Amino acid sequence: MRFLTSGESHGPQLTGIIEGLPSRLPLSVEDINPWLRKRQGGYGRGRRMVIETDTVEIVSGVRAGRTTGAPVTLVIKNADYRNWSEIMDPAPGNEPRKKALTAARPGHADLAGGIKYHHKDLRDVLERASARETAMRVAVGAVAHKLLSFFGVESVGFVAGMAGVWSKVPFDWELRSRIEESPVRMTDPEAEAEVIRRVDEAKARGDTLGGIIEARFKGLVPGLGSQMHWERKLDGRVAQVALSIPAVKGVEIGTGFENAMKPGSQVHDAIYWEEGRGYYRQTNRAGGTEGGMSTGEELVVRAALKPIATLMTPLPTVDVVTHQPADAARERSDTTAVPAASVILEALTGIVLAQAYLEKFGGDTLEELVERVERYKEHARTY
Ligand SMILES: Cc1cc2nc3c(=O)[nH]c(=O)nc-3n(C[C@H](O)[C@H](O)[C@H](O)COP(=O)(O)O)c2cc1C
Ligand SMILES: C=C(O[C@@H]1CC(C(=O)O)=C[C@@H](OP(=O)(O)O)[C@H]1O)C(=O)O
Repeated sequence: MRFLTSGESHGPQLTGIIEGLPSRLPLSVEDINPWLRKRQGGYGRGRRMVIETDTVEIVSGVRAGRTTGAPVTLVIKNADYRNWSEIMDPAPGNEPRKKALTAARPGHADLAGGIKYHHKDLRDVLERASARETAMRVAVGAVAHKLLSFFGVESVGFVAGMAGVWSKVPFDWELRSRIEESPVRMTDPEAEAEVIRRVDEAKARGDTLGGIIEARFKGLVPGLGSQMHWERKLDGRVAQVALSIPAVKGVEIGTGFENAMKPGSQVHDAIYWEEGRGYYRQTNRAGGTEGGMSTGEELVVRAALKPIATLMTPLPTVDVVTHQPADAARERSDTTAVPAASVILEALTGIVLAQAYLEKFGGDTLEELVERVERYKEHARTY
């Protein structure tokens, strides 16, 4: 399964084309829209999320609620386009356009992208660097998650800590509805209240905030990915999609960083076997992968987001047209997007896992796939 996304942040629409899905997968917009709603939520977002009510259209590859095996095309319209149609118009002329951006923002893609693609209106860089693109990737992720649900895989995405405040309530699958209801997707109500206070404070100062997000998956078969080929290693692929989320600068599988400072005897997860259950661990410090493959234990991925780059109290920069010192550009912006990023991490990790299932089990139809997965689960139990 592969996919491509296109679309500018303030252009008419985002488009995604997914190729390689099996036929007969039940799929409707109702499988995707709740993910888009979740991604739009979260305390600390800017006014853009009030303008948009992201909903998807399925324009190919699905008939009567099931995939046909043809490429699936998804479309999300940008409601904000009505305010930008002149600025974003592909027709020549009208230069320099309104809202041209020349004071490169430290921490955003502006300067490197401007040099690389030789744009002096840095809007031509930011329109694609913008995390708006993740709306379509989350839609693709929702489709991947629909497929995973047929293999018995469940998942969650939440915020472990943000704005300098750690959640003190350890994650439990029972807390999933609490996370969904929390405006900051945290398990801990006290931490949540403190985070909200700090976000308000940061916004008033013209500052921004980051945090640590986590995604977990249970019900995975062991052996997804491969130790044989570096590019198929599951942990490597998960890390790649995590780092592809704008503003993510660190990734951890399990308690990866903590493990690095301890002796092996206190890190590796002892192996047990039980009739009917098969192999299992009592601890999961490895976070669900060994040798680039799933172990069958929970996959636990953490990622660190830097604070949002656009500051309303701007840092010094240089104007790329005049080369004079300037205050960095101030665009309408989020104070923080950490809760949204946790939804994105969950969605995108789902894409990697769906790809790994499809690679391992193949098949043109959903039924073929499910049958092969079930047979393999039996093999893993009795091996
Ligand atoms: C959901 C989400 C929303 C974001 N919103 C903003 C924003 O409003 N303003 C901004 O400057 N950066 C925002 N970012 C981060 C930038 O897109 C990102 O920092 C930029 O593209 C540069 O890429 P890098 O941080 O990965 O180096 C957001 C990121 C995410 C995940
Ligand atoms: C549009 C989204 O996020 C945007 C990501 C973003 C950035 O620089 O990454 C900047 C802001 O764009 P705007 O200036 O249009 O408000 C965010 O709103 C979204 O998440 O759908």
